[in-house]
Amino acid sequence: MYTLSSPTTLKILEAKIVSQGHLYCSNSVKSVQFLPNTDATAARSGRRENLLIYGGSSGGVAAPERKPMSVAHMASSNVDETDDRVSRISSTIRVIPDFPKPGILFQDITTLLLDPKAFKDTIDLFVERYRDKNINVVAGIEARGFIFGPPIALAIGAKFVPMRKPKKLPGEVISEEYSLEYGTDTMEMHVGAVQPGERAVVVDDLIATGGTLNAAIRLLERVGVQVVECACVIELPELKGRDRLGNKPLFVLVSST
Ligand SMILES: O=P(O)(O)OC[C@H]1O[C@H](OP(=O)(O)OP(=O)(O)O)[C@H](O)[C@@H]1O
Ligand SMILES: Nc1ncnc2[nH]cnc12
Repeated sequence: MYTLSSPTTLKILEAKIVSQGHLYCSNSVKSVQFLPNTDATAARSGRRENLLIYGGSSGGVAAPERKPMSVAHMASSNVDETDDRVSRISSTIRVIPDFPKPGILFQDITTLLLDPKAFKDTIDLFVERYRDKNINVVAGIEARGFIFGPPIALAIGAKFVPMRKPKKLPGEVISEEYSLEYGTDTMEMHVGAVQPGERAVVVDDLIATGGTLNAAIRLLERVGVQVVECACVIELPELKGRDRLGNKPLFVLVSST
């Protein structure tokens, strides 16, 4: 269903500034042809600087020179764009400039969680996709994958396996290091949590550079698990995280361009 290479029709949301520096997307959604950023959209977004992303807990900043992102552009992808649930989910995601560092445009899913319908719709969309796929394992990535992963696992009858930051899991672990723009981080999983031959979906809130999901895939595959797909609420497609997933499919609900 995902057609990133031809993002023709995108859902454009009106964004409004509700307090200095904080931007909420409203529920007003228009289906329009995608246009590159214009002065008008830039002005509406209130943004001045290029979008940067931050590189996880080690605090690195991944920032190729990029055209500005308009916060008014939240594109649905992967899922049926006519599904009203997607536009509602998209509209609840708050975008905060300059967090946690100057230049970073933070996609904040905590505002999605404040809307029970949007939160439920998010879980339902993943459950609808995975319930008949014989999935044994939902692997959730710390920290925000711990919000979305467990309800999906319960609904499809799979076990939930936490993929954690270093020195958090009490039992014996296996680890995978992964690179950030500046520095590295490590992901850990309990030995014995999964068995060879099991089928897994890896869940996180967002894919940026793809380094985090790549590490999760490596961890699971090392112990013989088949990673069927990765699933995220949000993709930042300009960062080409998909390219780091090899041939693994990625299912996303909202693409932020
Ligand atoms: O695709 P990538 O470039 O690897 O980035 C995506 C990761 O970054 C964020 O987590 P973060 O590392 O900030 O940890 P947190 O959820 O604990 O804040 C996000 O929740 C993803 O896990
Ligand atoms: N821009 C961003 N917003 C939220 N989480 C992120 N993780 C990496 N980049 C991010």
